[in-house]
Amino acid sequence: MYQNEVAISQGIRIRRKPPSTAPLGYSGPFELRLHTADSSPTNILEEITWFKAQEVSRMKELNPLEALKKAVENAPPTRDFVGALRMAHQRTGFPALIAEVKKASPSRGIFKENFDPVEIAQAYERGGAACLSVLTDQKFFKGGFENLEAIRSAGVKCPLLCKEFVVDAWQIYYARTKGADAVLLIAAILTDLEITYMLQLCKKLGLAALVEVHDEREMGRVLGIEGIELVGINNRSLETFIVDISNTKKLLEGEHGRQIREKDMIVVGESGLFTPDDIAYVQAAGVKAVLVGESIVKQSDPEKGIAGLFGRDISHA
Ligand SMILES: O=P(O)(O)OC[C@@H](O)[C@@H](O)c1c[nH]c2ccccc12
Repeated sequence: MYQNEVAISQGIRIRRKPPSTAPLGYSGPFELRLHTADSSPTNILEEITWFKAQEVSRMKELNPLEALKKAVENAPPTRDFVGALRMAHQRTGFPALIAEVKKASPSRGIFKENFDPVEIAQAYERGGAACLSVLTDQKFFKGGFENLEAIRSAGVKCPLLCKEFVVDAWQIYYARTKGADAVLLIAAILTDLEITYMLQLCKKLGLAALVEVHDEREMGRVLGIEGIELVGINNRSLETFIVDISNTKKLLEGEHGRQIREKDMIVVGESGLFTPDDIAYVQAAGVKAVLVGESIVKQSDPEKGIAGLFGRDISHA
């Protein structure tokens, strides 16, 4: 079955970028060729995904996979992303914090003009973050792989999640060479087979994988895939940007919540978390970690922003 047909059968609404021309040797109806040639994305996530496919094919020319595989052989060992979350959760009794180094987003614009990723990362670490999430997408989030590299080489000890829209296994190798300890796999984009394969690749490269869901169907799919340790529930729809933290509660009730507890998986509550009540709410829903960007990155002192978010000092000291 073609990629999109498999995706549709799994309820994935995001189409992968159609070939810019009809498949080689294709001789079907002309209007079908026209449709594939100039169909445009129907929402922001599809736009990002299509752009990413083109961006990755350009990056591959400059960084061939064979060269990346060689670079991975000499890369420093990864840090234990999942272990850091478990330790922080046990240490503080709060959900472990994955603090996000994010300059901007398509839905909220620029969070911080004078944005120094290393300074922000160091403030997060002082404030008690267990891990960091670093946006590496430049076009839509004003991030970059240079931020990931700079934070790692500045000596920040927190394990780093490369926050990227992965559509190709090449990106996982690339993230590993740029200092990532974990990568994000988005169920709204990737089929079950892709997630399964990319999970195996992450394990091979010593990377953790945060598999992100937004709705019941994606949660059901992900719970059927062997080897997933970390599930992120995004309270924000990446198709509409509507944020509702009750999404975390909804997806952890009933059979899905039971399966997650049985498998001792770590659930990360993502997006739209601003106050101690929000943290308490998702903690009561069953998350053991939270992924937070806007409410702390926009603070003049992100370290204090973390204490404000939790209503107390959760620093390591
Ligand atoms: O800034 P917020 O509302 O605290 O959200 C952080 C993080 O959850 C969000 O940036 C995010 C979660 N999943 C993503 C996937 C792609 C881009 C961004 C994201």
